[in-house]
Amino acid sequence: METMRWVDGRLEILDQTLLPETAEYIKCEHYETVCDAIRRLSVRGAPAIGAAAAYGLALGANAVQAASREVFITAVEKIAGDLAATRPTAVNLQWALDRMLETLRGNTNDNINDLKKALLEEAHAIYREDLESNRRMGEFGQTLFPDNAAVLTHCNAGALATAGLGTALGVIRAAHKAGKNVHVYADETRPLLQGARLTTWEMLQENIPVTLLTDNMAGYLMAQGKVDLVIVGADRIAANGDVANKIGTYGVAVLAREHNIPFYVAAPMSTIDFNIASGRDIPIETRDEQEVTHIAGKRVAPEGVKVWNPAFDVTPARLVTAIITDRGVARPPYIDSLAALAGKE
Ligand SMILES: CSC[C@@H](O)[C@@H](O)C(=O)COP(=O)(O)O
Repeated sequence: METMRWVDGRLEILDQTLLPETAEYIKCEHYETVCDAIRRLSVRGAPAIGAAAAYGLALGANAVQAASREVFITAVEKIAGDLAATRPTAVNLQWALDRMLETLRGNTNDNINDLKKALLEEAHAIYREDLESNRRMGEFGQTLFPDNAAVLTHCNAGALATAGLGTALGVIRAAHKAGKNVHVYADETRPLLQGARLTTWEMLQENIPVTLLTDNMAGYLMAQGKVDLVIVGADRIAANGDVANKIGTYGVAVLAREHNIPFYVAAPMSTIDFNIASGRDIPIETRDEQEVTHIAGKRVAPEGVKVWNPAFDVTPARLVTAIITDRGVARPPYIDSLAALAGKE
């Protein structure tokens, strides 16, 4: 099932808020619908948000009526600003929009229709390349798995969060495909249950053995010796290797260190933000209180209670065993290994 698809001049987004019960596509005729879909997590996961924003920009650009190239570029820049403002943490969003704008500015053609076509081509390229990047991460990452691997993961870093196979789940898929005996433990991932709803769904569809647990059970599972390794995705990785990912990831990393379990992060190079020195500078999204006070639309906490709802946390680089990228596996010190993979030495 595709996370998103371009059909007859519009973008269709699989509404992940309805999964696993219902598989329904949102038909986006206007870029504002894409903004809304990103904000409400109909499309979510760092690489998928980037691709959706790229298509959103192409969609918005198609509707622009401009008398000159300059006026067109100014209008497209405004749309890019609106798309970028939808979610602050996943750097892939800004990365994809920057790439689209660079394509536009670098194209010297004065014909507006040709510029619109070039933007759509670039969005297709971003989507296609993500699938290829997942494949490469899978190849690199699966070599780190033992033949029998009980793997804990948090949130959903799967096909639904990307253009295809997934980052963390892409590595798990590759290990399974390579004939390794993989068993996945999926944290449910409160408050929005991406693990319970999406990760388990993806694994069941492919007959990869999976067991669901609530987030507060991970420590006891590890204490019983039932986890061989942890693998998660990332929304933004600072130049020093600090990793922002779904809230709760930091706790899992601390538990993994206590139990001497390797903690791996799988992410494409587009998730690494070399402009940010450490995790302290990563903007962390705070979301609506209702996500905590309610479960599946039903209130579970008393009216009027104060709520704290950060959507992500930061795992310090010292707790990360290795970062699996689409260019290879980075080991500490990440300030050097990540720069080397990016060719920045
Ligand atoms: C390949 S996805 C990596 C991350 O984006 C994922 O782990 C995550 O935290 C997603 O958060 P979400 O709020 O569901 O967009």
